Amino acid sequence: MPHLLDAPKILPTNTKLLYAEPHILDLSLYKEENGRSKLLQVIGEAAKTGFIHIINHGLKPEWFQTVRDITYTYMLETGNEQKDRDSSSSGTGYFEGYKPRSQEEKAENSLPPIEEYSYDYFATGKVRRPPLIAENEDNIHNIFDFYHNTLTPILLDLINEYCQFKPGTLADHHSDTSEVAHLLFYRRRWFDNIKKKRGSYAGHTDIGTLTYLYANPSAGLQIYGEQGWRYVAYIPDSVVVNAGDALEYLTAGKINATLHRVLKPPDDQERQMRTAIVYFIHPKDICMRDSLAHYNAIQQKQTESSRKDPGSPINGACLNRLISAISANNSDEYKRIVDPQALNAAKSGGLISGPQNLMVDYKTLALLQIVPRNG
Ligand SMILES: O=C(O)CCC(=O)C(=O)O
Ligand SMILES: [Fe+2]
Repeated sequence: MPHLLDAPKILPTNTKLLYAEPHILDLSLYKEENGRSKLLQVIGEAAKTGFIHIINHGLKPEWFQTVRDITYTYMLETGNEQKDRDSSSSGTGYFEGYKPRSQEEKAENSLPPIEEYSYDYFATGKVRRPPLIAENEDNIHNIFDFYHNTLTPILLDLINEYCQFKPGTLADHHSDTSEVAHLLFYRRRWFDNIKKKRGSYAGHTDIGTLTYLYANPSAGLQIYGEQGWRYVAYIPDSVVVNAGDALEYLTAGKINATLHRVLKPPDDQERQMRTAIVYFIHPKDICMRDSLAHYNAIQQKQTESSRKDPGSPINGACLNRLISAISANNSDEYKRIVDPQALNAAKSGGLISGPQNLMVDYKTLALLQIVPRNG
């Protein structure tokens, strides 16, 4: 076994932060009599923001520590040229490899502030992985096999029932999935380069069905809800689940995609390097394509109507995109234009008035101020 560095443990912050109310799904209830109705209730309470914390899942904290160690060791001990050779290349049919450096980074031999290794669940045995990762496949699969075999089927089953779909509907859409983990490494003081490409995770929704994140003591992840942006509570050893666009699409908005972003950690954690193990589930290809086409069409329509008529009505899906557009530059500008009541109305299917005097270009995710002409 190659030598693994110990990724330093990060102590929870002492800084007072505003947290989103967690919706806690206790997985030990799944097999219990009467447990199911409690779980369905939690799914319902979490439907507006699409995010839940899972506890009593049975995954061992050491397994995550090992994957953090693998990420940490790979990122710190692999030379830049080797990373280029390990880069994900198209044509293999798998989403596997180190996320390539930009031409500019190659020219100046620098690294992006946030580095990423993509681990494609289905590529195991099909592609050549860097030795450190290949030799730790069993360790990595302790977690990912559970996600694939147990967690996803349970969550799809519960959401299916919550939506009152014919039994097995969501499972059918996932008979053939694509599942990719991102092993993320936020280099020390990554936030100094927030304007750089891959210098931040500004507000966004993930494109797939469900995303799994392991509880991160490094405070920074925020979700958008009725009260605006709020930190995700740190519940040690929980798995944090985000809903993605494809789930919002498949459930016709009964479950909203989670708008989320990562901010600079508070002062008592800012010297730490942050790792994150993020696991994405996508539905089968045809369904993924439909979902992407659906949201592209929404964006296009909204771009046009916003051009013609700034302030024209928008619905919940557009609102999500609007908020991500505005937060993409990490400003809190949205506060001026989206009030909680409007957010609620839009999320429950109603139309609300778009921002007055502001035009949104959804294609470039830009927010343009219409300056009134004199005279
Ligand atoms: O680093 C994190 O905690 C979240 C990253 C994220 O949102 C993503 O990879 O899509
Ligand atoms: Fe994300």
